[in-house]
Order: sequence, then structure tokens, then C-alpha cells
Amino acid sequence: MTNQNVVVQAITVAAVANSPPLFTYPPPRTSGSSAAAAIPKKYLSPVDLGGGWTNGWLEAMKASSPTHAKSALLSAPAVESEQDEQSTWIMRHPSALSKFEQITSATKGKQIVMFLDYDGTLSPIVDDPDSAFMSDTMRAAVKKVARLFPTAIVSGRCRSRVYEFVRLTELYYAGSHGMDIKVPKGTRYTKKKKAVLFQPASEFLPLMNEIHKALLETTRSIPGAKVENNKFCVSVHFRCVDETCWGVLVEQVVSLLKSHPELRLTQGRKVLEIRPTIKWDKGKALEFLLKSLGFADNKNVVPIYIGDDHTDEDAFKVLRDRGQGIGILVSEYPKDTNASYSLKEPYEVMEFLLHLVEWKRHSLKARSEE
Ligand SMILES: O=P(O)(O)OC[C@H]1O[C@H](O[C@H]2O[C@H](CO)[C@@H](O)[C@H](O)[C@H]2O)[C@H](O)[C@@H](O)[C@@H]1O
Repeated sequence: MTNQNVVVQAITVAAVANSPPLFTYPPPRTSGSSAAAAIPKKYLSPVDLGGGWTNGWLEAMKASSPTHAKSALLSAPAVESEQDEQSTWIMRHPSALSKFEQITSATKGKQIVMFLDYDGTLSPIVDDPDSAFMSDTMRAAVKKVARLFPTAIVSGRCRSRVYEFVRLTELYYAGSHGMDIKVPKGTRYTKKKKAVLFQPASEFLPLMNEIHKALLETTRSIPGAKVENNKFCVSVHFRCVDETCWGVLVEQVVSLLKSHPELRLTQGRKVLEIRPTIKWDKGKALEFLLKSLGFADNKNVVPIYIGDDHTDEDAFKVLRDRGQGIGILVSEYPKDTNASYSLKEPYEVMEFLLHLVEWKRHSLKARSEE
């Protein structure tokens, strides 16, 4: 078992797209002085800890909720109508189903490596994170895909938890937003004698447990708040919290972070996430897995990454920067993204996976008959 540590470095800021964002992420400071001046640069979080930090996050929480984002668009006279917005976006990020042939022709003769996010991609978003089950039909589709292509799950969840949901031993798993990767021994692709465990934030484990405990305690008074221990990341869910309490909740999180400049705050779908300020994310995890599979500099490899969240943007950006691979965003709404294609919901993800299986089987058969 290898356990490499990655040096704690300056922060990687979340991926930003070329076009103007529909809502800002990470949130801007709204006012206040910077308490971050005293913090060593290597630990500096994406937004400083000045007085505006809480307000900035609160605004971001509101703006990233689709109903808010939508009404903001509709009330701005300069913005195109909602429908125009949708069709402009879909032209830029066409459906991976309607452009299926374009995708497969780009992968012809090349090795596809499949990367799948879990929540909102393989399982629908539900109120209770512990009930985010994947359907049997989706599991069967992923199983079929994994028979044909190396397949990895890259999730914000704790690795063991996401495995409990997926329950497919033949996959590679990266949990805690890529900070906990397990490459099993002796797979078809790696043939390694020992499993490889890569945990670049391992030194943060005791601190993350402390943070989890502290947040369980402080958020106890807020109805609907849920704190999840994702090993190298702690998630504070606000999906079931009344909007009037969001300010108090974010204040609690921010005040805890004030004494921990080595941690940073990010936001997912109705969730605030506290994680170590290390230069590691889902994009780095994608690169690490490609390397572990022996495909590091292989130009004949096409990674396909499907995800629905801010944190998946790091992976989309890696593919865009490499000029290699296909990023597919799962979203019903126009969102600022580095992905090239889109799918509306997990059901469409399943259809796409099954199309891919069908196409690959067909081309293998055709080749064997040549
Ligand atoms: O990277 P992912 O696999 O997409 O994980 C991201 C977060 O997903 C989970 O939260 C999200 O899904 C929940 C269940 O549908 C939903 O209730 C919540 O509002 C969403 O944010 C998970 O619970 C988090 O720990 C993950 O970080």
C-alpha cells in the first residue's frame, strides 16, 4: 500500500468558464477588511475572512438555488428571455444524446476511460443524503459500461459510503472530491500486485474529525441542517433548512473556519463543504487515475467525465486544457461550465451509458466479422 503525501500549496481556485458566469462562484466579498493578511499565503482560502465573507456565501447560496437564479434572470431587463437563455446554452453545450454520433466518431479507434460522479449523476438528488440510492437499472448500466471500458466513480462523498451505494467491485473509486483514491490490485488494466491507496490530505484526518464534531454541535439548533463526515471533507447540508436560517448556518461555518486558515469552504448543491486547502481536486484525481491505469501520455485515450456539480468543473477543465476527452454536465438549467456537452438528469445519463455499450458492442462485432 502506497500512501503519498502532497505538499500543501496555494489554493486552486474553482474552474471558471470562458463566458460570463450566470452566477458567481466562489462568492465575492461584499464588504469588510481582510483578516487574511496575517495568514501564510500557502494557506490562503479562495475568499478572505473579512466581514463580507458570510454575506458573500449567503448570496452564493441563494443565487445557486435554481429558482433564485431563474428569477434573477427574468427580472434583469438586459438578459434574454428564459427560453432564449436555454437555447443559447444548449447550442453551446448540446445534449450528449443528440450528438451521440459526434461523440463516438471522436473516440473511434481510441480507448474510452469513463469517469462518473455519483450524486445528481448516477442517483437523483433527494432531500436526505443517506437515501440517495442508485436504481438497479442504473447499476446494471454502469456494470455493462465497466465491462467494456475502465470506469471510475469520482465523488465528494466518503469513498466507503459511495461504494456502499454503488456496490460494484470492478470500478475504481475516488472519494472526498478525489482526496481518497483506491486503485484495486490486479485489475484488467493495472495488473498491480498491491492495491494503491492515495490520500494526499491524510495529515488532515484528525482535524476533519474535529471539524465534523464541532459542526454537529453548533448546527444542532438549526432545524433541517445535516452535517456529513466525508473523511477528508465535511459537508453541511442546507437543502432542508428554511431560507431564513441560512444566514445563521453560514455564520456558524465561517466562524469555525476563522481559526482554520488551512481549510477552505466550497459550495455544492445546497451544501457547504469544508476541505483542506491543498492543491488537489477531482481534476487531479482524474489525471492520477489515468496515470495509474497506464494512460498518462497516451493520445489514443478518450476520458469521458460526467458530473453535475461545481466540483466536477475541475475535471471538465482538465479535459478542456488537455484538449483530450469529453466533459458532460448533468443539468436541467443553464450553468456556467467547462463541459462540452450536457444531459438533463440521471435518467439521460443511463440512456447515454447504454447507447455507448450498444455502440461499442456493435463495433466489436463488426470488427470480428471483418
Ligand atoms: O461528488 P458527488 O458524488 O456529486 O457528491 C457531492 C455531494 O453529494 C451529496 O449531496 C448532494 O446529494 C444529496 C442527495 O441527493 C442532496 O441531499 C444534497 O443536497 C446534495 O448536495 C453528498 O451528501 C455530499 O456529501 C457530497 O459532497
